[in-house]
Amino acid sequence: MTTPSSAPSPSSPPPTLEELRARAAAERGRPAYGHDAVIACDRLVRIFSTDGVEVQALQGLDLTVAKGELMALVGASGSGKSTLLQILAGLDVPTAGRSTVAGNDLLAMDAKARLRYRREVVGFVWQQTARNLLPFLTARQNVLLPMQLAGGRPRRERAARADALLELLGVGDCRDRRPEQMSGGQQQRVAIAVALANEPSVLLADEPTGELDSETGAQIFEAFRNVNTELATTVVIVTHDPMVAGEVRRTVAIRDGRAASEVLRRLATDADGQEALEEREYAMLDRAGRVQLPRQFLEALGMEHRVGLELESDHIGVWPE
Ligand SMILES: Nc1ncnc2c1ncn2[C@@H]1O[C@H](COP(=O)(O)OP(=O)(O)OP(=O)(O)O)[C@@H](O)[C@H]1O
Repeated sequence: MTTPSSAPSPSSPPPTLEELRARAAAERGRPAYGHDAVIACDRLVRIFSTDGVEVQALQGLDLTVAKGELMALVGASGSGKSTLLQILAGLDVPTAGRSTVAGNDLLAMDAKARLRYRREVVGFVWQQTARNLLPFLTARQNVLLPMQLAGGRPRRERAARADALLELLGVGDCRDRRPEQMSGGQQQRVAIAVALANEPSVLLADEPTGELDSETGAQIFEAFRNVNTELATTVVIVTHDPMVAGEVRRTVAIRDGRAASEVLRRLATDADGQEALEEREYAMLDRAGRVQLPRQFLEALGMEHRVGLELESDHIGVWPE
């Protein structure tokens, strides 16, 4: 096996005081992690304790989402997707770590700030169509309600906004219908309009197409995309649906309570001038320099416990012991 050239040699001298000072100064001048992101999660931990048994749903998750992104979170059942979304929605509080959404510190909000956050900073769409809307109100009244609760907008402006949102979501014709008088797809569109009522910085959706057939699901996804383009709202969708995941520019896979890998897609032009969607999978590199290698890669080369590393001019080699 080759000796890793990147590892510090045991005989290298300890840094001088001057070097340590220079390092500290460089650290101080560096902007905070995720400073330019609308969502920043930094080593987020959520531990549930039930009947003396602890479950670590999030195990030091790092994630940043830029303003105006439309992205999907995917992962096996129990990987921590919903836990993360509940925290971002202000419905649950992390055990440790840091998380900010549109400048709001999710670990430091008091009850009043949390209520304002849930009403005005984030919009949320649940999987269960029935959970998103009040059954005794019409579509229009459902969209008006969050604006009435938040206060601030004059009545006429609220009404105009409700109608404009229902039109944007393609359900203007349903405005005087109650949920039971609408299809599942129409209800989810109205739910998106409700979630957008107070112009949230971030729209979160947990399996929003889970109860719909694939065609209706595709239409709902189109609605999210439309909202993202027309209103520049940042959208984060948790989904099992591979079709939905394939339609966004960025898909982050959560594994064992951490962001493990990410797929980025972009339009690229080939040598013949043809545009095609280029897709590439990346492993996540956390702030401490840790990378989670795909299980199948490790199994293929029988890697366990230790690997050798080698720094090349344009890549790092990882070698079995
Ligand atoms: N309120 C809770 N009390 C105890 N354990 C919980 C609670 N909520 C979630 N968990 C546990 O935390 C882990 C992550 O759950 P979570 O619902 O976030 O996963 P998920 O990726 O959204 O799964 P699914 O795709 O099935 O919804 C699971 O082991 C789950 O059992």
